[in-house]
Amino acid sequence: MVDMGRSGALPDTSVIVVGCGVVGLTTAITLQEAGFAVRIWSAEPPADTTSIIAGATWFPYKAYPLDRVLEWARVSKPVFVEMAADPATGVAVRDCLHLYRDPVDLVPWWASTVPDLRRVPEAELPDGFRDSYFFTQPVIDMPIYLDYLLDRFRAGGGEVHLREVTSLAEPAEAAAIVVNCTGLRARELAGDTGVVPVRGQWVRVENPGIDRCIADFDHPGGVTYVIPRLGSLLLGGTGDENAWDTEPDPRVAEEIVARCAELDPRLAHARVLEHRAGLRPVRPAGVRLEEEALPGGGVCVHNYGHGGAGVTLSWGCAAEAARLVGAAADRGGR
Ligand SMILES: Cc1cc2nc3c(=O)[nH]c(=O)nc-3n(C[C@H](O)[C@H](O)[C@H](O)COP(=O)(O)OP(=O)(O)OC[C@H]3O[C@@H](n4cnc5c(N)ncnc54)[C@H](O)[C@@H]3O)c2cc1C
Repeated sequence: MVDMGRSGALPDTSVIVVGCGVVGLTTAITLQEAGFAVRIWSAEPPADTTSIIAGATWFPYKAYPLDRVLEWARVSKPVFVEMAADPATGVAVRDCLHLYRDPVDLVPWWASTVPDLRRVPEAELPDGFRDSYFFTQPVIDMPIYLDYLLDRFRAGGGEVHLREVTSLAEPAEAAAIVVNCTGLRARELAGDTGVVPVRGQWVRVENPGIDRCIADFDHPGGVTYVIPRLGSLLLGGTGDENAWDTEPDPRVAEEIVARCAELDPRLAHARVLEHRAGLRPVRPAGVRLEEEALPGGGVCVHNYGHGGAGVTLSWGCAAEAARLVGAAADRGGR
């Protein structure tokens, strides 16, 4: 369990978390394990969220502001490393090689969260690459992981209600505190057009025997990555700003496979299992993690806008959201 830093008696305050993606489920579990009475209201089950499309490697990507992102990522990482001891969680710790076509910073901005970071000498890199970062990272197989989170929440007595929320005032009628984990759809629910889509597409293929993550950050066609899931391999990707289409594009899929085959020629003919595209909820002004007094008198803690790092930041942000909920509960909720 993540330390929320609260003191005093456990509260029995009722909380409704809106959203059942990785952020909502992780926040609900953190609150539940701190003693709150938590329900989830969500328009969709976990299997239909953006979260199930995440790669998902532990890595801070397209999330802001960088200093807080580092802290949230730092809190989350050991939670995932510990989960990797149990394959039922869908988490594994894997080697990861980031490749660059030009020299990069000796110490990247995220280096403090990756103590085993090292460089591979240029002579040992594939042709065309001049620099690299090599480290280990948790890799999360999202369909398995979201099931694990849902089971953990339900085993703790939590209930998930599938229902669309049209105003934060609705859950505020039914619970003392509301937590808004609606990702990109916070645009409508919180009236926040500052959270924008960055579309990502991948192709899932049979794994010809690759057990590490490889990413070419400088490919002219876009960031190109290979991520092992537990029984297959994801090939990506794209990062289309302000693109809303969640239908995979067959032409883009072909390009992705061709780019990944430059990293490992076996991928050119790997059997395709699935195509997916999803929208990263990017908020350039920063993840919204703050309390807001609702017009009708309720309290809402917002936790959305995690960009390309919602999994990576999930436990750190949940702990911070829980501290905000705890502070509101200590004041009497509303
Ligand atoms: C291709 C791709 C690759 C990615 N790779 C990675 C990666 O490697 N590592 C990483 O950390 N992240 C990655 N991400 C980013 C990650 O997927 C997101 O940051 C994360 O899923 C956001 O989670 P969330 O719970 O906030 O949102 P979502 O998963 O979108 O969940 C939102 C929830 O809110 C509910 N909801 C919304 N509106 C309402 C409403 N009005 N009423 C009721 N319920 C509502 C929805 O039904 C849903 O349950 C990737 C994303 C994509 C698309």
